[in-house]
Amino acid sequence: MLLRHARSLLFLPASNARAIAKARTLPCDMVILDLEDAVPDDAKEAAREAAVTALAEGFGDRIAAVRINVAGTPWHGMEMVAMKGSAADYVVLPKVESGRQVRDVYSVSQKPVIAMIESARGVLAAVEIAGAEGCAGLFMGNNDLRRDLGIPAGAGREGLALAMQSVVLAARAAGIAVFDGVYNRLDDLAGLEAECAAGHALGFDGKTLIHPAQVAVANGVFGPDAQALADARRLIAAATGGAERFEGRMIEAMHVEEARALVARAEAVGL
Ligand SMILES: CC(C)(COP(=O)(O)OP(=O)(O)OC[C@H]1O[C@@H](n2cnc3c(N)ncnc32)[C@H](O)[C@@H]1OP(=O)(O)O)[C@@H](O)C(=O)NCCC(=O)NCCSC(=O)C[C@H](O)C(=O)O
Ligand SMILES: [Mg+2]
Repeated sequence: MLLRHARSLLFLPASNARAIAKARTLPCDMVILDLEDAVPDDAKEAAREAAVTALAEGFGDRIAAVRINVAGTPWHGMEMVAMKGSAADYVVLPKVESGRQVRDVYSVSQKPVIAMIESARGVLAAVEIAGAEGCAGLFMGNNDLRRDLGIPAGAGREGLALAMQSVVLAARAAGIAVFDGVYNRLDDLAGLEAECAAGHALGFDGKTLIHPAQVAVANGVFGPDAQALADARRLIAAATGGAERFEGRMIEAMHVEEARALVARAEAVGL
């Protein structure tokens, strides 16, 4: 599956064997084995080894990635080296604030990098980061970003809107994928659905997640729904070229391309 087609991107601590086993049973499009904030310092090395083993054992047709620790931590170097020889499809790099950080990880790990934008500096450098050699996608890191911006815990996402739109713009200008941040309230699936819909409307390709119960919600919102898919197929079949009337609205070549992209996404996710 192309990264851009992923709807549900599930984080789990690489130190949690039960979560690794569970992830292999879930309909998520991507798994991200975390070595950073979800893993305590005294478990980092064992988690790195567990991640490499889990990657070798595979995650079926799900995309598999590892979030490593940042440069300057005791684990960063070893993790980059471990990724080079691993079966990871991507390395996720947290707290990125420059294109150089992406290039450094790409040159050692030899894996395409997904950069997390989690600070004011990261947002302001998003264009440079997205355009860096080896950068395959961007994730919002909204927990850290909220704190860095001084937005109180529990506030809505209004204060993050400009940052999120800037990150989507940077990703699109570079032609790479971009994914919304995690939703912390584990038992509030209605709230998650509303946040997925808001992220979809901003242009995000999918949502990063933290719990199995969240997967179906993200798949539902970011997977094309049956009506949109049927509409796209009718549009493709009806189009003859140039501007024309289709079911009461004007369509042109770009609408046909958009409909084809939607059908390709649906096929990629097995709809
Ligand atoms: C948040 C959790 C710690 C909650 O754990 P818990 O209450 O134990 O979960 P459940 O009892 O409801 O679990 C039910 C079963 O599901 C499995 N499980 C739980 N979470 C996951 C998961 N993420 N992936 C796969 N499987 C999972 C449990 O093992 C149970 O199964 P079983 O054992 O067979 O009964 C926990 O959900 C969790 O650790 N989530 C992920 C946390 C994480 O990875 N955090 C890092 C990413 S967040 C981020 O990136 C923030 C960003 O940096 C920012 O700044 O915004
Ligand atoms: Mg973070």
